[in-house]
Amino acid sequence: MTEPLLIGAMVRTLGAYPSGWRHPGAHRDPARDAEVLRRIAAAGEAAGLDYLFFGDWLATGPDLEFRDPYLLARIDPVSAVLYLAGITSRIGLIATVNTTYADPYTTARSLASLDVLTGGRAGVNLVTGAEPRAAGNHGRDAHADNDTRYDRAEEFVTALRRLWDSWDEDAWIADAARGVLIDADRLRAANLEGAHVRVTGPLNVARPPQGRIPIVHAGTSPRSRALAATEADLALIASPTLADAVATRRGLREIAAASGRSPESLRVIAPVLPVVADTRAEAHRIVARLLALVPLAEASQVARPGFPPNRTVAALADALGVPADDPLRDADFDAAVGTAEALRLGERGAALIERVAHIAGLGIGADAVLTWRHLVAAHAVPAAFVVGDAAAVADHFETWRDEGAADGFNVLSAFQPAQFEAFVQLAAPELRRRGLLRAPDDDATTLRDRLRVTSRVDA
Ligand SMILES: Cc1cc2nc3c(=O)[nH]c(=O)nc-3n(C[C@H](O)[C@H](O)[C@H](O)COP(=O)(O)O)c2cc1C
Repeated sequence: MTEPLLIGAMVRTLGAYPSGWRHPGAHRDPARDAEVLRRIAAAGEAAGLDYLFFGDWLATGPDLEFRDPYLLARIDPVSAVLYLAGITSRIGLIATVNTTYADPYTTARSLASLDVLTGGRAGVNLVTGAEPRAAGNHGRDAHADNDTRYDRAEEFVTALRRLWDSWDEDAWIADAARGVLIDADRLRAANLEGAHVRVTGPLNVARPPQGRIPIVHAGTSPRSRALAATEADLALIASPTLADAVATRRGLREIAAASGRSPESLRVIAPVLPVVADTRAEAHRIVARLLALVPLAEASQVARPGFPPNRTVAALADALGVPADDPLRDADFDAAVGTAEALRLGERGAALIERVAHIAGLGIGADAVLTWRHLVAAHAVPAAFVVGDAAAVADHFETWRDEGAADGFNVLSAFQPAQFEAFVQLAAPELRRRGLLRAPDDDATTLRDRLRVTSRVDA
């Protein structure tokens, strides 16, 4: 039998689709994040998911309200995983740390602490950050360029490994009779003198149960891929299509092999945004509603700071190359898209209409009527929706696995907690039935056991 996939939840309490928080019943108050974090953790653990993953973003601003509302205000990832450490017992806990701004000693220490506290369930996602405003929040004049960020990230990884290796496994003797607590010969300094990172060590936390805590990396540039392929246990990719994911995974594995490492030791994780319901029609209705809830350029929105300019029918027409004098540009958002108008949207318009039919069941002349609102929203806010019943969602996972596109998935939820709970209640049993998800009582105890990769051996 083939091995199960690695399946984790990418937790965004305000929902991963920008209008998700507006859905009836959705969590929308970050001051009450504790409650929804507990529900997500309980559901994920009961379903046997491999990990809960928390991203990070080191700045905020009104523009995020429309693009990525979940980034506006949230619990920082290390606090989130520490909070959940005490109320979970099996699931892995992965926190994102930004290597451009974080201090390696503090990071090694807090992650080792998490690993000790959880009996080996800690993981760290290292990112270099793409948000220029982070600089101003950390006393810098500007966000460093890509090369500088990755130079520092590489040294950061070395620092973490050396610090986690400070204590040999048998350094702690605790011989009460002889009065010898440690074997000082088995405690070593880190002594890293890099261009960006300097740290002496040793680390003042006992050796983490996993030894070297699993490293995740998420990025897209060539330097990012090199870092993921040579240093990470898990590489998070952002591929929108199966073909792109296959090529990206192959490329990462080639770099891994060229660096002298077994490609099998690198797990490639793709994102997925499942909308699963008992029936395909019900799942379609959820997506149609999410599209209808995307704020468009109406009087109540346009005057607001950070409102995106692409949320008009005219902007959609421009993007699709419709002539400037075509009257369809003045269509009301809630008017149905007509057959003649659809033809004037050209090939790319046809592809967009087909996509909306696929994810939301809406069509021209169909029972569920396609309006300009749906089209503008689907164009302005694209998402990796996989929509349908449990079998349809499991088919997606299985196809991507069989085609060599991914070793696992980060499951995003359009809104919380209902969409994540729908995933674990409906899709997880089907995934397990097909051998794609582990049994909840699987005997893997550490995150590294779940990843089925051994630790990287180097200095
Ligand atoms: C799946 C995925 C998840 C990411 N999560 C985060 C995150 O939580 N925080 C962050 O600052 N950047 C995150 N990034 C962004 C990367 O850190 C990176 O800065 C961005 O993709 C630009 O690519 P580059 O760093 O390779 O230039 C993520 C990227 C991907 C592909």
